[in-house]
Amino acid sequence: SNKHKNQPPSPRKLPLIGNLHQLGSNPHRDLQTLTQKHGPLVLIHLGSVPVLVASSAKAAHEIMKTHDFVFASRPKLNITHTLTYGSKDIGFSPYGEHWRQIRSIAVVHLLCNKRVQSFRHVREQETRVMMDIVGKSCGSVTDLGKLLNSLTNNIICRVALGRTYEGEKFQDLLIKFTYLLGCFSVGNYIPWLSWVDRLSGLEARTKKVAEELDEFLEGVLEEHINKKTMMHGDGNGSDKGQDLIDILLDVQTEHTTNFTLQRDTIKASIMDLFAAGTDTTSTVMEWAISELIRHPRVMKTLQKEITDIGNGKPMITEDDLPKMTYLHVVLKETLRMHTPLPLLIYRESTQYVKLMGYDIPSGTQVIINAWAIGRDPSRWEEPEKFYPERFLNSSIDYKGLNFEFIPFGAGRRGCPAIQFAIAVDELVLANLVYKYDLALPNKMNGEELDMTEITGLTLHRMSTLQVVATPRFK
Ligand code: HEM
Repeated sequence: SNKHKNQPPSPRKLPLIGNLHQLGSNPHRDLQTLTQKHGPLVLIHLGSVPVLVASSAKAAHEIMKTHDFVFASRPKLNITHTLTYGSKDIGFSPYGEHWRQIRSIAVVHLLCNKRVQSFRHVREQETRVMMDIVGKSCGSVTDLGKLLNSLTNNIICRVALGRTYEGEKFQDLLIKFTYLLGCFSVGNYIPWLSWVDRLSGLEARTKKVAEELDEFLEGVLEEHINKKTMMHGDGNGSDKGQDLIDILLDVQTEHTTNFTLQRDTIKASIMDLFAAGTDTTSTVMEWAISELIRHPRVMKTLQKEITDIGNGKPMITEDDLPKMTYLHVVLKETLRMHTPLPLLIYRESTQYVKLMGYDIPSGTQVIINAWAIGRDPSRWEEPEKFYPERFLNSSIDYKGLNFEFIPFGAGRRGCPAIQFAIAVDELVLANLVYKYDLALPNKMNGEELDMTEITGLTLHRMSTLQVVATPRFK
């Protein structure tokens, strides 16, 4: 029946594997190459599964705005399904009542402006701790990439679970969890080859990590329930000092809607914050510092702005950030060039739709190549150049209204935590460049910095960024 349909152009595919052989370790780049040949809407086949790839602002607008409702679901993928209690979380759950309810709880109770503000002290304390570590290592080589990742992790741990778990088994589990989320499961795309996932041990490893994480989260939940009973008796305490688990437990007992927040949903949603929030937030800072080191002019302009506003204070605080126009555009330019989730999170259509003249059947998986859209030469002048000034005097923002710049996605499934992420990224970047001059080890020049990227769960540097810091003030 497909013969009578107007399908988007497709590159030639091989039997059984479809176009899988055309995707390497950086699929956003390979898909960009296909787009350059076939156009902004391409239908590829990952094994036996047809996948629509959108790579222009117009195509993204059609999918995430005009037909947002049709494309608001997520495909069921084996690894994420196992790790999220059968897709009971926010990010990977299919479109429907369950997703609507938990997303609304997250937006209203966990990630709203007021809540993000209430965790300001956590961000400032953890930033101070990291600045001290950098300070102590001045003159010698520091693994800044690793420090930024553990800083973000600590912030999310404290905000979500109430404390950090450095050096404990949970950290090791998180590393495995994040790694698995970035793994490719053959069974998703070539179902009759599912045995490969079993034989390679991927299936067993995923189940083991899911079980161990569950055991850990059960312990954390019990601790919170006991604390709540001891402190308030009736379970209705004040808002002060609450972490996100406390808040979810309150929502569970309040019964303000018909929706019952089950234990598995609480655990899945908490793990979502780690999955969606840690590597994304830290990789942006690592790329930003890499670009600043490669572009001394930009670094100098940024340091001048921050130094003028900091005016000799020991630390930049969140009150200073709104005034830092140049910092904002440096972050935007980093998100454009180093989009942390270059292909966003896969979507799936829930009904037939006509898209830019093509027939798209229900159940089609959709990839939006936000990375390629951010480098589209028809939208951006010299797109391969790191040039933050392009955003000065421009209204283009990442909030999901400008489809040529969608690092956080857009529409119903767009990232609900933009404010959370930006609050961390701005504060840490501002303090790092305010307090330290950052150089590469062995007196290497900025241009010599290896910028090779690798895609796992996020698009990150192949080798973590190593720097030598020097204090700017005595
Ligand atoms: C710079 C940091 C971040 C970037 C670039 C980012 C980007 C994204 C993107 C591209 C999506 C998918 C959007 C779509 O399908 O249209 C997403 C979804 C999501 N993000 Fe973020 N994110 C970041 C930080 C965070 C943080 C810190 C959290 C939580 C603490 C978070 C929580 C979520 C959740 C729960 C979803 C799923 C939304 C849904 O499916 O309804 N993100 N994010």
